[in-house]
Amino acid sequence: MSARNILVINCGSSSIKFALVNEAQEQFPLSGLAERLGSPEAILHWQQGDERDSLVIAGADHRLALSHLLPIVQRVAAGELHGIGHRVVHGGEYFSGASRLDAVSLQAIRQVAPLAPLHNPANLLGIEAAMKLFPTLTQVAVFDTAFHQSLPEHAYRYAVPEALYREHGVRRYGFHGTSHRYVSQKAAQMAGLSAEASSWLVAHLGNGCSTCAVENGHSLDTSMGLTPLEGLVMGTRSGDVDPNLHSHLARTLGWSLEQIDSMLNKDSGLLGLSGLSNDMRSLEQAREQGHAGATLAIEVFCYRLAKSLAAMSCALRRLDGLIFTGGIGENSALIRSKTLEHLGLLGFALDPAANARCVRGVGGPIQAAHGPLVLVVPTNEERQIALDTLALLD
Ligand SMILES: Nc1ncnc2c1ncn2[C@@H]1O[C@H](COP(=O)(O)OP(=O)(O)O)[C@@H](O)[C@H]1O
Ligand SMILES: CC(=O)OP(=O)(O)O
Ligand SMILES: [Mg+2]
Repeated sequence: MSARNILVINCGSSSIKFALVNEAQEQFPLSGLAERLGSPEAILHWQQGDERDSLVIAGADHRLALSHLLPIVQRVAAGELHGIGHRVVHGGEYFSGASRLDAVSLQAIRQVAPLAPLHNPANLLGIEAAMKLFPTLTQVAVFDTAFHQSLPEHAYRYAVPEALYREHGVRRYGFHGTSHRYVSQKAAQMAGLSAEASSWLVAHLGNGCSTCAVENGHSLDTSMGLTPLEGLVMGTRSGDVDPNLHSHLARTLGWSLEQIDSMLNKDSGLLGLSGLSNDMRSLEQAREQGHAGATLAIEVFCYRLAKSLAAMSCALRRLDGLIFTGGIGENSALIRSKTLEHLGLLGFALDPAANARCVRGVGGPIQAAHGPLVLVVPTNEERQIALDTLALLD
């Protein structure tokens, strides 16, 4: 049998990423991104081999973007598509692994949508559009939450009245599980250990950011909670704040729940602190030029990240190493170095030359000779989703 192609669709809150993954090729034959959806700047970019193309889709929503993007996939992979894997952010307590999409699993995804209002409705649009265009193909959902279903109860329960958990599912779920799982397996390979007998701290630092404690292939704790807002400072998300902030803002400024929600999810994080940008590249440049907001945003980001990693270490009985991944984790020597400066008590130390070398897709060890292992591991959520989809096809 020739190598199979899987289409991977990741419908985010304001973007759609897609990739055609061939099981025998490291490079994706086709990949692309529709971004700034819902705005006049909406645009679709894609890359086939070395050729790049783009299409202005001003004002397009998810549905319209999919109607442009799926025919491109059809042209490239006509008749050679074996299945479709969808990233679904929230699977609640229903899914501890990937699942074939059918009436039952779709119902469960709809049911937990209120827990991820920015993500699950978009995921469902992608699924419905793909089912319409490719009705005969097997479609699979791969959940961000699934890997974290192994958390022990003392890590996933909030200290609130237990009826809120029993009757309304109020607990910590965790996200980015596909990435935490992928990079911890890769790290074990790189270190010559088996994934089933190794322990890792993971920092996934993209637009959304989270940490995770992985022992013997299982997630034991993670920084995100009921929703992807808990935990670290992110591009536009605040991460942890005092839960009384909500009532304080409502009482003193008369803000509505929608205003507070939107402020914490879209106007906070690196963007809110710096007053400049949610993009770490821009902040690093501005910091170089002495921008006070950018400097502070980077300090807070790294300190909070270090605190979270130290907290995650409570979940582990042994530590084989620390993993940096995601756009920031894979590219920013500055963030890695500033974060580890706060973790000296755990023994962490970097080799500056190795740290500077591991950027733009180059992974490897970056620790100083005397310190515990620190690895930069490029993540590949698309490949992991394709692998999970293939596993269900088999
Ligand atoms: N060379 C770089 N230096 C610092 N940050 C970078 C670099 N390249 C990308 N990033 C940052 O990575 C983040 C995006 O991460 P990414 O993993 O691509 O996001 P997503 O969660 O959307 O997949 C942005 O903050 C971006 O600025
Ligand atoms: C769950 C989550 O935060 O996803 P992303 O990083 O893609 O925003
Ligand atoms: Mg990414």
